[in-house]
Amino acid sequence: MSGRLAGLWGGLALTSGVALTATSGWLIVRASERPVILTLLTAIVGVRAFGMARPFFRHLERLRSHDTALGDLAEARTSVYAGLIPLTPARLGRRSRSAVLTGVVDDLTDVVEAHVRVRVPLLSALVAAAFTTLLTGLLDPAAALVVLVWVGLVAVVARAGLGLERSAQESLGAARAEVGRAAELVARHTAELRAIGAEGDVLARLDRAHDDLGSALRRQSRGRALVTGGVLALTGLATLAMARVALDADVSPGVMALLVVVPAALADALLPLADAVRAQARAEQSERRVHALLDQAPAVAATGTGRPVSTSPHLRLEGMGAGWVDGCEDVRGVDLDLPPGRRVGIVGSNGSGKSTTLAVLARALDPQSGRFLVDGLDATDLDLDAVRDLVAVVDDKPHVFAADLRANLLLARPDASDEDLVAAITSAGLGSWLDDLPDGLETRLGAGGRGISGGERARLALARAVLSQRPVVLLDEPVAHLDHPTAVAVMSDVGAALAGRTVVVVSHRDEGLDALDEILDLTPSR
Ligand SMILES: Nc1ncnc2c1ncn2[C@@H]1O[C@H](COP(=O)(O)OP(=O)(O)OP(=O)(O)O)[C@@H](O)[C@H]1O
Repeated sequence: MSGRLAGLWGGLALTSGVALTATSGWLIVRASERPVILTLLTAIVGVRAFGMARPFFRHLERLRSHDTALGDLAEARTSVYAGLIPLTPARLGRRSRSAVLTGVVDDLTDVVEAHVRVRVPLLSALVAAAFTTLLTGLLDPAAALVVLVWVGLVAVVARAGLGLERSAQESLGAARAEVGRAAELVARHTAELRAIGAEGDVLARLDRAHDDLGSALRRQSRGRALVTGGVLALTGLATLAMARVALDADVSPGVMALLVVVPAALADALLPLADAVRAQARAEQSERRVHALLDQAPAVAATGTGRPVSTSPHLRLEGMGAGWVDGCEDVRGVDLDLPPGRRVGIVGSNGSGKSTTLAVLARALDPQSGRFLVDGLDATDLDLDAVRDLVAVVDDKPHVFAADLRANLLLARPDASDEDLVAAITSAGLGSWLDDLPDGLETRLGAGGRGISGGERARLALARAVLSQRPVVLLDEPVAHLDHPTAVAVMSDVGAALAGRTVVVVSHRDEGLDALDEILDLTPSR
């Protein structure tokens, strides 16, 4: 139903426009013959009525289009977000989640806008063309034939324009991405590129990317030019053909004028097809991208039963091997015993699989070999959400939302009281920071709010983990971006704040590791 009613209102608006032009043409020619004024009255009323009907129906079309677009957008976003949850994070690649979400939101907007930008003008044009064929057919069947042939040829031209726009869209996305990559490389790493003498190569790559983008844009413009130019040229030919038909027909000069202006009037309904063609091509491309993302199989099985999971679980990895791509293990043979309250550090060279191991413990990834056991049961036999609810994850770049401090903490436990929040902040080592905040828990953080240092950010994430009350806390490089004294202080706060919980810390740094019960080194043996 979406867009159909809007299309009908749009069609009636365009039909009123065609009728307005046609009756005006008739009226002008007839008036030039100076007839008795009464004979013109009906046409005068018609002109006024059609003149008023056109904006009225256009207004209804706009109201309906906006309702449809907003409703469809809300529905599409809800269902796509629901589809993304089982794919997060393992199937989103290495792009940041905000980049993935921004891309998905843009693509969905294109897809949903097509409901209004394609269907409404198309339906409106069809309604107006049907009316025009009927009107001219009543006056002269040959005139109706002219309209039919003309509209048919416009459809052929629009189809050809769509082909050009489609092929341009395919290369446009790739060309824009390449320009972005090359430009970022030049902008961010100028000094390094100069140092290794690769500046010229990268600038040449940027030039090539610009050339590719230029040629894709030119192809896209050809599509639009073909449709717009084609509609105008065909309208000119239709006007000539209509003039021929009108001269041959046995009709009054007023009707002749009416027939001749009909193509120009209906062209108003056909010209928006150029925009519709572009919107359609873009929506198809966006839809393909959304499907490519959503059609992936989740990286974790959600087949487990609702068997209860204890609140102080004993986790265990036995010969665990896992990877981000099916059939390809990034880490293998990991044995790790985590009885309640145990604290383990995971170290190892870059790419040795430390974060991959954390992903398995967080049930963001299932082992491809070996087992992940929770209280002696295979984790895949347990309810997915129940196992995930045991674990709090703190990554190396905790996000600070543009909201007040309270909201930034409540996302870890929405029903926490202010006393709980203050206790969590204090145990994470931010007590005196909180005392100095001008508006306490109401202080705005993030973009547009109070700045926050790397150490404060790491502690804020720790406060969230404390607040979550989850029995297992996984910290991925919690002090990666901090100086030595701050790293030592944060790690000692981690120890105090998470007392009694199972803690796994991935780190490249030595600070705080000596206080842990065990260190697991994943560096592959040569
Ligand atoms: N989200 C992801 N999607 C796809 N591949 C990933 C993802 N995360 C890690 N990998 C790949 O898995 C392999 C192991 O990476 P992982 O991040 O687990 O190692 P690491 O020991 O934590 O490395 P580092 O010390 O550099 O953080 C690498 O080849 C990496 O490219």
